[in-house]
Amino acid sequence: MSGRLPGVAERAAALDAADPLAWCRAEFVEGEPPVRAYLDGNSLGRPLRATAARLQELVVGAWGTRLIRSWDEQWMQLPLELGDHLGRVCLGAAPGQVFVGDSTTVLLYKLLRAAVADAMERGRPQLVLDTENFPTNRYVAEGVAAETGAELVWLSPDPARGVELEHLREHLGERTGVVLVSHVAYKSSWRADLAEITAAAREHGALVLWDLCHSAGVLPVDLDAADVDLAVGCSYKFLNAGPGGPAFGYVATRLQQRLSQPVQGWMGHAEPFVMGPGYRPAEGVRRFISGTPPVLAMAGLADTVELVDRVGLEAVTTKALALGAFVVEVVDEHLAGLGVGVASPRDPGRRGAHVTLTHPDARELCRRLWEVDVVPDFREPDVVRLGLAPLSTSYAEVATALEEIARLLD
Ligand SMILES: Cc1ncc(COP(=O)(O)O)c(C=O)c1O
Ligand SMILES: Nc1c(O)cccc1C(=O)C[C@H](N)C(=O)O
Repeated sequence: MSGRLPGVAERAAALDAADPLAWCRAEFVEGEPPVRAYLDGNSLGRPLRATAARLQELVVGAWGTRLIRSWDEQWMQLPLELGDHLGRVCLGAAPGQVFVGDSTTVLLYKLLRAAVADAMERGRPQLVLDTENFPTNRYVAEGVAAETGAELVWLSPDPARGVELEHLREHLGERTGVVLVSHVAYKSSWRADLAEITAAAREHGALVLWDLCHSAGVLPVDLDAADVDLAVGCSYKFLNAGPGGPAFGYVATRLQQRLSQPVQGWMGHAEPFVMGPGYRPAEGVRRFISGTPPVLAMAGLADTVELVDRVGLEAVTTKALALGAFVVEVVDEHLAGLGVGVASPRDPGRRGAHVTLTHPDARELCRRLWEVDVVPDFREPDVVRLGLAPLSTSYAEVATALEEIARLLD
């Protein structure tokens, strides 16, 4: 069985044999032909087989048969019911605080705009964010600042890490209104300290908006326990909703009356079917919904939440970190001599579910890996990201990818 890297395939086989989540892999659609190694579940998760069945049922049943009646029968409640389930299983959120809809970019805008408006009224015009944050977050913040007159305060973290409490503290003050942080940094995989950063911002009278795109469904988040204010995240990564799957938002109950979101649509109105003059927000978290929710695009999310509910988030996290440890170990042992570096935290408590490797020829390396059906992703300037989705990624797949990296660099 041995390949180019002595003992690595054997180690992977032993780890797969002992993996309590190994059976989950068969729950996913197998490609035709099957992909050799898919390590980009942190960008686009694989589809669950259950989702094809759910979509079929939806098209024939709720849509094809019940037609418009399905809005009354189930779809009006779907963004909130699915939000509650997602909240309980993956986000540590009590019911009534999570909703599903829009894209992450749009939800970031809606919640950031609401938080900044609130902060400005309290004489706190500063919006703190970091230069390593995902581009859409930085661009949305620039737009919100231009619209509201808020002042952007930029943190420049170590790119191999991310937002750190002590560094952030230096930028918090009596003018700080809102802090925008990604829980797991999309490039380095740095995992920010959600509870401590939330508490530090609160001490300074600021609200925090967390981006959970790279942690939802794979790492513990515990929003209520950390007394988080606001969060958004996407469903097409570890939550397998598929391309264009909707985002989710979290607004703590205590803030729901106080904040006003800027995209005042009929679906967030207190009485959408009265269709009367003037906007009156619904009670509770429904007021953060704007237009018609994307019912079909929620199918994959519903299936993944059910699967995570069955296996427990803790098991998913344990495997994510074990897959990461396996990558780090093999790279240190076999690939460091070929110029490959580990640019993610080595401490699993500080790392997300992807491991970032660096190499001066990362772009070409990635291109050639895709040619041999090994699929990680490339990020500028010299980064190869290995996304480890515990429900669908096997250790054998990781070993294959690392063997191919060694072969191509040799
Ligand atoms: C951290 C982070 N935030 C936001 C986004 C943007 O989400 P969307 O394209 O779904 O609006 C992404 C991924 O695309 C992301 O990784
Ligand atoms: N959202 C994406 C898309 O629509 C096309 C290609 C990639 C993506 C991504 O998810 C990028 C991703 N958020 C990242 O972490 O780089």
